[in-house]
Amino acid sequence: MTRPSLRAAHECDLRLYHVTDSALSGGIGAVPAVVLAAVRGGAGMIQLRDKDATDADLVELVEECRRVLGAQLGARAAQIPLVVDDRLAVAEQTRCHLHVGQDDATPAYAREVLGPDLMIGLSTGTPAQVREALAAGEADLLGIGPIHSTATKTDAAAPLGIDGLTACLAPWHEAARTVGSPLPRTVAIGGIDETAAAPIAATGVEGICVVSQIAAAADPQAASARLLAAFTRGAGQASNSGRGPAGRPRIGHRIGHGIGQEDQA
Ligand SMILES: Cc1ncc(COP(=O)(O)OP(=O)(O)O)c(N)n1
Ligand SMILES: Cc1ncsc1CCOP(=O)(O)O
Ligand SMILES: [Mg+2]
Repeated sequence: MTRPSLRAAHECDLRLYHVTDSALSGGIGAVPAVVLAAVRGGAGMIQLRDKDATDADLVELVEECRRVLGAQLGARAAQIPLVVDDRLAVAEQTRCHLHVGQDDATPAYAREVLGPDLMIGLSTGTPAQVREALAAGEADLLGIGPIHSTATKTDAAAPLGIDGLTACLAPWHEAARTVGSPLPRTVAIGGIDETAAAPIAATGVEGICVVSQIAAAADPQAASARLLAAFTRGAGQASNSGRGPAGRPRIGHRIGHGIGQEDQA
């Protein structure tokens, strides 16, 4: 039986995933408005990332984002998962989804704390890390990157480029062909702008994760809409054969490889 969090991940539209940056957006107080603009522009998932904020600040930010999205979008707000970066305690307190890196709390430990309902994302940057994440089976989403160079994350590894992204996706594509159960979703991150979005989509990755091109944009809604359009164009070219990113037929999901009909009962 599929874990509820993995089922939830397969319900998400993560073609465009915005990760916030308080400094680039003019302070933590400005973040909820940027989040709303990103969602209005088409972002289907939001991660709250602020290395300088206290846990209490982040709890307040989660609550304020929920309040603003709920007030402005009504029932649609429930379709936009909020994820917190790094802070397991904040995720636990607010019942928010969590993203962890290779040096953060392990997905297995986070799962123990958060239970089966909340999504856990995991950063990967090598084919071996993707393979390991697939074998461990705790992550619902894999962030792959950095794809291109970025000023946003000062301790980022060397960029993978499109070839490196393709290599990281190979174990996932192989598992999609051979494993019967649903896999974690995949998104690319790092240095992604409008020009980069389409070639990234053509690799079959299911979404792009974008910080600065939205957080620092004069019009974050318009920037989000352009990024989503560019990614969707590239993904359309990749699947002109009528097959999904995993190279097999799409099965009734909004985007990407999905949970089989037999699994939905
Ligand atoms: C979706 C997604 N992918 C990767 C990251 C990077 O996480 P991490 O490697 O832990 O680095 P920090 O973001 O914590 O600096 C991410 N946040 N989101
Ligand atoms: C958090 C993170 N993880 C890998 S690269 C990165 C930063 C991406 O930021 P930007 O979209 O501004 O390049
Ligand atoms: Mg981290």
